[in-house]
Amino acid sequence: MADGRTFRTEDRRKRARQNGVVQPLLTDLYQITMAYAYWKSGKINDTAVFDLYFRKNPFQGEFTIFAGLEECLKFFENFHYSDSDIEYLKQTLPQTIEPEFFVFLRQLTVEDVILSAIDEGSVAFPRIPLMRVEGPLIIVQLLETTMLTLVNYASLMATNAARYRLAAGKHISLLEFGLRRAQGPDGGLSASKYSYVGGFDGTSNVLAGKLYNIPVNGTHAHAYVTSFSDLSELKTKVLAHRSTGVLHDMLDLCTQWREKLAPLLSLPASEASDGELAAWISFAIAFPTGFMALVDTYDVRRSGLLNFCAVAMALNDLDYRALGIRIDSGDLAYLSKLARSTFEKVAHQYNIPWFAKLKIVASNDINEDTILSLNEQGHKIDCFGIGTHLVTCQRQPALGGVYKMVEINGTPRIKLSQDVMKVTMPGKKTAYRLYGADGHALIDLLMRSVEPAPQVGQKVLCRHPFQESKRAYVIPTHVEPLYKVYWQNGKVCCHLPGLEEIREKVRTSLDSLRNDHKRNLNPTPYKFECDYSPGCQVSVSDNLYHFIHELWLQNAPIGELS
Ligand SMILES: Nc1ncnc2c1ncn2[C@@H]1O[C@H](COP(=O)(O)OP(=O)(O)OP(=O)(O)O)[C@@H](O)[C@H]1O
Ligand SMILES: O=P(O)(O)OC[C@H]1O[C@H](OP(=O)(O)OP(=O)(O)O)[C@H](O)[C@@H]1O
Ligand SMILES: O=C(O)c1cccnc1
Ligand SMILES: [Mg+2]
Repeated sequence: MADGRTFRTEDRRKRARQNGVVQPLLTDLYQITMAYAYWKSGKINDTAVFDLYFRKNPFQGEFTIFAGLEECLKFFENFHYSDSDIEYLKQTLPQTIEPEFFVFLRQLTVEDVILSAIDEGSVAFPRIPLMRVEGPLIIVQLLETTMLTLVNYASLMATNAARYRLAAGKHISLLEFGLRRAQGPDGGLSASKYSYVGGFDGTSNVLAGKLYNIPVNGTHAHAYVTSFSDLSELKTKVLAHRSTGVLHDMLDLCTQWREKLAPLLSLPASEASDGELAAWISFAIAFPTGFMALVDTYDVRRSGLLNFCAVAMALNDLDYRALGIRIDSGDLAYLSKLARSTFEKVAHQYNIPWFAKLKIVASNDINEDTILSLNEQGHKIDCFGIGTHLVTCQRQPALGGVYKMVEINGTPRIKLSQDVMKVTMPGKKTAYRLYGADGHALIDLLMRSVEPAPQVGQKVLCRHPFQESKRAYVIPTHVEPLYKVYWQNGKVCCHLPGLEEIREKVRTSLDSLRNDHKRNLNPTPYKFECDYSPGCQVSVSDNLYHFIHELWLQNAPIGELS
């Protein structure tokens, strides 16, 4: 915004390199400890299937956006233990570890792993795996923590951003300003990337702009205004007319305009700050095509708006159009309306219609609820700049994605728990999104991989996984297979969308959901109309239902009463 356009790096197609901290040692020690014990106990040729899924949607919502797939694939592409990794592990693990294990680790690759996933940017729901990872047990176990760290925050952040987008509506600009408040440098970069994926229009984070080819944007800080105390401090006062090139004295023009505008706005020119005016004259000379002013350093009404209009009118005399203002404190609804009516007054008085449409950016601890409240009050804001609450995901700081074994050597495994939410869905599965008569997504159905896909127009029995009486028939108008194989034979084997495509996927995927699933307060759970117990909204096929229950009975010991 500083010079009136959005900046982009030249090569839009270039795929960003992965952050250097993502490497096989970015894991929990227990993965490597288990790898040794698997190796030692002769499980080197065992194969396993793991599901990566979450159990509950974040932010008290009823949807999640899946993100982080591309980063997982980059991790796969580069996966290897370096000599120094091996050296470190030799020093760190117990001395009893046999040296051949380190030889084994050194040559370990993900060549034999198959990764199936839903599309990045797609809406996702509890218990439907986001990814299925199959391959040699030792390697697929070693992938757990890194994959979870790549998916959990990415999906949480993309979901948070998508929620802000839903709250703000399609026509408001959203800028991510969170780097200074993010969970460290890497958190800040991920926040910028995934807020763009979730529907933000840009970031103030310059490195994120460079690395991910995201539009970068911004205004200026209060420090720029407070660095000037008086008009006498101005060292550069002249600006060339945009079309004639003739030099004009901006200081003269701006002070004249301030005197002229004060009565129109019913304000005494003497109350407006000279330091603020000096700051903006200098900023306008530096950025004549991108003049944007932070108007709340002293007093939005009595100083900021008057000084801004004076500089904007002086620029207009020289054939430049100012961009607008940012408000960073006070009542944002009231102040935005005041600013808009001020611009309209000037536009009308001097017959310059564009002046009425100057951009109003608002910032200051904004969150989803603030936006919804501002919507209710009516506001005239064109753009929200959002930092702290967006990047820290203040309303829910973590997505509880987990990675669970569901099959070993072709045999399904089930993890039992008193809490049905924690019982795993055994075996290799697939899932389909079934669409209803109104064209919206109706239900995600989890099935065994060996089952035939549901067919359009044919009745499918969808069941609650644990309660026999809860079931319903669905006649889908469209059946969408949710998984694609993204990694096989040691390489990415499916079209990998760029960031823009993923962002578009978020939009279309959310559009396919009914509005009641997306509302902020008490959204309707995404499931068919029978009251599932909370947290157990997954639907399974009849075949998978019986499969789960047989395994459950096989694995649950029969208690003895005494
Ligand atoms: N009209 C409004 N409706 C709802 N919330 C608002 C409205 N205007 C501002 N807010 C929010 O209210 C909070 C006001 O913050 P705070 O109490 O710190 O006041 P402030 O204006 O920032 O004060 P200061 O001048 O000290 O910076 C912010 O979180 C802001 O986003
Ligand atoms: O409010 P956020 O959503 O985190 O957005 C980023 C904030 O960062 C900047 O100021 P900073 O907070 O550093 O200082 P200030 O608000 O005290 O002026 C900016 O003016 C915003 O207020
Ligand atoms: O460009 C801005 O206005 C900006 C950037 C970061 C934080 N706050 C504001
Ligand atoms: Mg602040």
